[in-house]
Amino acid sequence: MDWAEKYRPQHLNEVVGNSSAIRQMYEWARDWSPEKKPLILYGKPGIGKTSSAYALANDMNWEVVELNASDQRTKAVLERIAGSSSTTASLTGASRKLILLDEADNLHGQADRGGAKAIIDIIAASQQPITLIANDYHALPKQLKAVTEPVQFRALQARSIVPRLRQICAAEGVDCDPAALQEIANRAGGDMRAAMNMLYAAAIGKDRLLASDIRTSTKDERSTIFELVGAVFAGRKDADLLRLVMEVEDTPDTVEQWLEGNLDHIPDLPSRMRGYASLARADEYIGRTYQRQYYTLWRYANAVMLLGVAEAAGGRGVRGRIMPPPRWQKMGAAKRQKAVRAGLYRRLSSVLKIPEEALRASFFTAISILVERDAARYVREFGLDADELNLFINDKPRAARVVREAAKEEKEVKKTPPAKRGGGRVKKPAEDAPKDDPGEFRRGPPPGQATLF
Ligand SMILES: Nc1ncnc2c1ncn2[C@@H]1O[C@H](COP(=O)(O)OP(=O)(O)OP(=O)(O)O)[C@@H](O)[C@H]1O
Repeated sequence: MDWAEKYRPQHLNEVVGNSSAIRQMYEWARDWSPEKKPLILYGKPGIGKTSSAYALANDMNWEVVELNASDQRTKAVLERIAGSSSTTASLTGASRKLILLDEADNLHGQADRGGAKAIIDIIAASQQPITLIANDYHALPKQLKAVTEPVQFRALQARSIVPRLRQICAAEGVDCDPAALQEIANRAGGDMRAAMNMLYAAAIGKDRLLASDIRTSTKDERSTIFELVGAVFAGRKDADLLRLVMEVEDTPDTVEQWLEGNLDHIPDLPSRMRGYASLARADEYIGRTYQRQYYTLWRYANAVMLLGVAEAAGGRGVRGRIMPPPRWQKMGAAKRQKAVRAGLYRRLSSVLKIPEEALRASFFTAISILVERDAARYVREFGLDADELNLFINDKPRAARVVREAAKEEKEVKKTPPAKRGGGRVKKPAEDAPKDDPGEFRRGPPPGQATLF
């Protein structure tokens, strides 16, 4: 196990720095009730957001359920756990479940999509404590900000990092030169994980660590690519740029995409065109590298694009934030669309007892015509969300409206006392669905009972 993992803080009082964030978390948990807004911990990577959430749960004797915001399955799990108000102790004796929702930034740009919107709604109405984690607060959808309480985590000071490194050296029985620890802490740029990884890489298997041993840069990859792009636009020296690119773990084609995605930071068109020209030139080298499998050419690609874009940017720096390549977001959207489609085929296939292949090849158009005619009915029967309905009717605003109205109707039905429902008529299967499992209830009749006609 690497040292960052081995020495992860177990209790809040072991978390280094960020004392006001820690206090805010503790007070939130101490007074927690379902009316409290979920927390959103934000700040750069490696400074203790995830560790603090786990330490808090440990101190409160809460269980942790960690979910990824962009995972397709998250919505269903959230619905089940966040909807249950049970405070009875679970098998482990824990009184509550802390739902930890990582990568909340990934809801960005898709907050209007049915799935993400549903997640935001579930979060707002949760009966269990929820903590979200994000790197960039400003990039979060405003709907999410409206229903959460922000907790800012700041990069750590080198002087707070050194004592932690010293403790680890002592625990591992390595005699560490204070100058070596100071050097690591300075290089880590406020990132404790990076510092611990650097220490691990330099000291593992040794009895003594000297300042001269600190060569390996194992700083977090994500922050290094940001640093590189920032350095290019800030007009840092050529030698610095070429050194930084060697530290980045990304290949030149990825670096090229990052630079391209940020060329808009160059304000005037002629300079921006020069930036594009150097990227095009670098692209030729990258292409030839792969054609000939001659990786020496990568060096030329790096030099041409870094120095070329730096010259075009003229040291004017970036206006606003450094963004990941927009094409990644597009690829992400296509991937999500594919996942929505696959999930829908799977469900329809099980509900209608039609093999997925046959659904794809022959039935989908026919079903679409039926859904198109009576969308609200099939939203209920198939348990469709807005994205799924949109696959049938190809009309996003209408899909969102129909799903919203169906949800409203369902809420009304839930509120009405069972005796009044349907005025004494025989209950439909959907109304018999177990109430403690909203996922099942929402899906309507059990598999096999949904009918197309
Ligand atoms: N403030 C801190 N105090 C003590 N250890 C820390 C601190 N911050 C980070 N670490 C160490 O670094 C590792 C990674 O930290 P953690 O996962 O909490 O970072 P994070 O801020 O959640 O980063 P990410 O956004 O990448 O998930 C932990 O296992 C822990 O060992």
